[in-house]
Amino acid sequence: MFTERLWLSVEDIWESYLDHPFVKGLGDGSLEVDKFQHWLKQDYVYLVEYARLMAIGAEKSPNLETMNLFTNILHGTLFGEMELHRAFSKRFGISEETLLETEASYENTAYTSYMLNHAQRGDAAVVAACLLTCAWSYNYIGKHLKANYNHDNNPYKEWVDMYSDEEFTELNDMAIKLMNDLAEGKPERELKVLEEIVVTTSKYEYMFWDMCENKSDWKKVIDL
Ligand SMILES: Cc1ncc(C[n+]2csc(CCO)c2C)c(N)n1
Repeated sequence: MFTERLWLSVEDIWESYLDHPFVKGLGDGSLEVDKFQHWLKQDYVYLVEYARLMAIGAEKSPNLETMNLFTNILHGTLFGEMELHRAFSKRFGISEETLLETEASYENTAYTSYMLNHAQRGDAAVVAACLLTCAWSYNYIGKHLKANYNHDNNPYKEWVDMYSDEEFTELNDMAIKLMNDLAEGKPERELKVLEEIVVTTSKYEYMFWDMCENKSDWKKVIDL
């Protein structure tokens, strides 16, 4: 299967997530609240752009089954994942208006623009390649944190629970199926392009963790 080949090219990058201080902090509960709040806000506006990606995928779908997969993941993002953000934000005293007013950091915009640019120019397989790393790598991280840390007194327990749970794993399986279905029968030249997208989005994921660890935003670049 195509995703087995993809795994070999991203494995090292993904392993490095597990050593990232932000990810480890989520696992052992030591992550500073302000860094987590930064993630919540930046990720909320990230997910709005990410949702557009799947809408583009639905529009480019060659058949009804593919359209169903794209829209299921779209629904899961808007009403499952973003619900977690809203619940956490409530707990940390951030209103939904504040979430939505968040100015995307340049790293955030670079990542979403990269995906949307490819998605708009490419076919449904390209869209699937753009969204694969997000769903798959969070499930990978969630399962690792669930298995390797004790979460009894962890304020981020729900984070770990959600990204490792069955419902989320099902969404991830859909994204993997989508990629494999759409890659079937493609010539090597096109598979290479899909692979490059998955490797690049994997690097962007690392950058996103770093961005949250450093609480990077435009204010740090130019504060006017
Ligand atoms: C930067 C960033 N990357 C990946 C995810 C995780 N994620 C995004 S969409 C999706 C599919 C189902 O909602 C998943 C798992 C995130 N939240 N933020």
